[in-house]
Amino acid sequence: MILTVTPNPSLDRTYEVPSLDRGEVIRATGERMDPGGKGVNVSRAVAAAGQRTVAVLPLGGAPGALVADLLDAQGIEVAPVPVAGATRSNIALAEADGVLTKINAPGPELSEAERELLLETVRQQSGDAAWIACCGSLPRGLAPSWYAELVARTHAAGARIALDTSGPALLEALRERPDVVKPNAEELAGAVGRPLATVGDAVKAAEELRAMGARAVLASLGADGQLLVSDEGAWFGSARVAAVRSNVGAGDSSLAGFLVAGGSGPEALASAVAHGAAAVQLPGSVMPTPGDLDPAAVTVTAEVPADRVLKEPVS
Ligand SMILES: Nc1ncnc2c1ncn2[C@@H]1O[C@H](COP(=O)(O)OP(=O)(O)OP(=O)(O)O)[C@@H](O)[C@H]1O
Ligand SMILES: O=P(O)(O)OC[C@@]1(O)O[C@H](CO)[C@@H](O)[C@@H]1O
Repeated sequence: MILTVTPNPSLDRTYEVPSLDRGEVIRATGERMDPGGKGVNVSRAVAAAGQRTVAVLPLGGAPGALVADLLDAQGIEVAPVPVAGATRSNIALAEADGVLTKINAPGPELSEAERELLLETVRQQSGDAAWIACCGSLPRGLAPSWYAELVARTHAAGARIALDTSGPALLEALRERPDVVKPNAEELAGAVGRPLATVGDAVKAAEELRAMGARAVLASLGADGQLLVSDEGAWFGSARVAAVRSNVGAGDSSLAGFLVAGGSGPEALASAVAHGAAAVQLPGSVMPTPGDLDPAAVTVTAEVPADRVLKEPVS
């Protein structure tokens, strides 16, 4: 079973608009609603892959009830933590030319009791979890050390941890030795405090995160592909993609693909790449099912192309 923890889930609302004209009334040509937050998406992708998952998340107010209904409709098992504040709504504005602008709300402030209940719920649910995926930003009320505490507690109970977060929350958690961390290029650059221009720069940054405590780093590099750096070595993976429809949740789909394939080594990286490539070809944050995957389009190599200039460098 793969348990996910999303401290700051969201109701994801996507509006399709012809173009973003500031100061104008923009008439949307389409809209959709998805249950969101990074761990929630990982659970949706794990379930789509046919494996058991439970999603732990605080839920509050009318948006929280809607997130619960949407997850129920998708058959996702949820261990909800009721909170007084309303779950946030995050907005994505998808323009006709493919550019996507996202507005992520801060979310409710969790009280001390809610914070403890969240940790306790994770403890209760983690009994038969092979992996615990802890994902996304922290809501107000949770200190940057919250993931570090969660990793320490769950490691003590014997589960493996996958962590996808950024900034101080990521840096603080590294000291507790998460089994895998999944930064995107921007988060990786932010963690080491310097720009990334080439795949080699990303490898060096991933090695630095390992030196800070991460056992393995699965770095997603957007259109450039993905990198896995662990004790066993370094691999680079990429896939051919016909047309990108939406990259929202592509990283979450990748992490799910990595975990459902065992969570280590080149085969898990290939699964991560296949899941990321399939996710970007689906609308909104729709998660791929096995029928959407195209393993033949994926290449994984131990000969990491260190000199390759990133299509999406981080300055
Ligand atoms: N434009 C693209 N073309 C081809 N593949 C892509 C593209 N964007 C993303 N992918 C695939 O999806 C994976 C994850 O994307 P990305 O690095 O953007 O994740 P992310 O920023 O964590 O996403 P999110 O936070 O929305 O889940 C990439 O490593 C790649 O395999
Ligand atoms: O604000 P956070 O927690 O960093 O990210 C939240 C979010 O952007 O991540 C998911 C895509 O990865 C979306 O479902 C959700 O809206």
